[in-house]
Amino acid sequence: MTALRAEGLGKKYKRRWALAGCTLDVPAGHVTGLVGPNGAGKSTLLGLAAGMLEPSSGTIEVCGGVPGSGPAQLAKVGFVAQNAPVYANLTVEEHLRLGARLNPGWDDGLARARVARIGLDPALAAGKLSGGQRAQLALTLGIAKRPELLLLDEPVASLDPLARREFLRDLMEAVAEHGLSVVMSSHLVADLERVCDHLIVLVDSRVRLTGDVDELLATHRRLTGPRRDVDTLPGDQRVVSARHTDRQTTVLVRTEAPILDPAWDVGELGLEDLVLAYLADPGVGRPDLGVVR
Ligand SMILES: Nc1ncnc2c1ncn2[C@@H]1O[C@H](COP(=O)(O)OP(=O)(O)OP(=O)(O)O)[C@@H](O)[C@H]1O
Repeated sequence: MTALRAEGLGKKYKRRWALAGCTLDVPAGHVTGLVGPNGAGKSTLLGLAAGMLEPSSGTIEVCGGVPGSGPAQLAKVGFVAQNAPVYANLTVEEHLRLGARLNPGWDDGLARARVARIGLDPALAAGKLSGGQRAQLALTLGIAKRPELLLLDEPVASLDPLARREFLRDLMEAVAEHGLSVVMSSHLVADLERVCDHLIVLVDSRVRLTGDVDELLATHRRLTGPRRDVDTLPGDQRVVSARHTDRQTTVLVRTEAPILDPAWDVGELGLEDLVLAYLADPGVGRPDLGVVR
């Protein structure tokens, strides 16, 4: 099952492509992390998936439908934008009532339990909440909507560490109990490492890497050994990044095959190292790596 499928998807603002040639399959029932530097196109991809933006090229399908194509599609998709949008003049309670009125699958018990646990005063206007509390309210509305796919644009950036951990736990519970699919952008790779089993790395408006996290970790290796030219590596070892000192070379490769050369000291990678390697070397001019179809 696919939660989101994009084929050659692009979005152009005037003459600049904010997202280009984006081909993706995001599996349903999983948490997918969306990472990339500022301006890479993460919010643009989420906006296209939510139906807030129109593609300039290619196609996108979300939960089997065209984003923004009607009430049934809107009910399937929850979107919490980067600035945690809430109505400043409405109270927390009024937000919950509005959520119940607008969303056919609304889970009032969940919304109220969450608001109580976070300690939000239902009588307080959203405009009087702190930034983190506003984000908590917006996230509560997103989860209580009970969408098939929840799109979250940097949801935890303004939350304190405990609130962050609790929110991520709520999210994983919803995934396990209700089969929710999540696509979540974040700069906090350590958080993504805890909750994501699928990954998209966007760099310079393009998909640089995507796939199942376990599979990506299993096929990337850090090789350290005597200095050598990386062009001499076997053809099945794709070089992601390379560093040299006078006597030593450290190279990060993607390969399905075991590393047989005894000159290399072979190390495994964590998700953070993997992401940073792809971010540090944008691979300009190279074909996208790891696009899993
Ligand atoms: N409404 C707009 N008009 C013109 N250009 C835009 C608009 N929205 C985004 N862009 C441009 O598109 C590119 C991608 O922006 P986007 O917001 O998708 O990046 P991002 O990866 O979410 O960044 P960040 O991590 O800073 O939130 C940027 O160069 C940005 O300047």
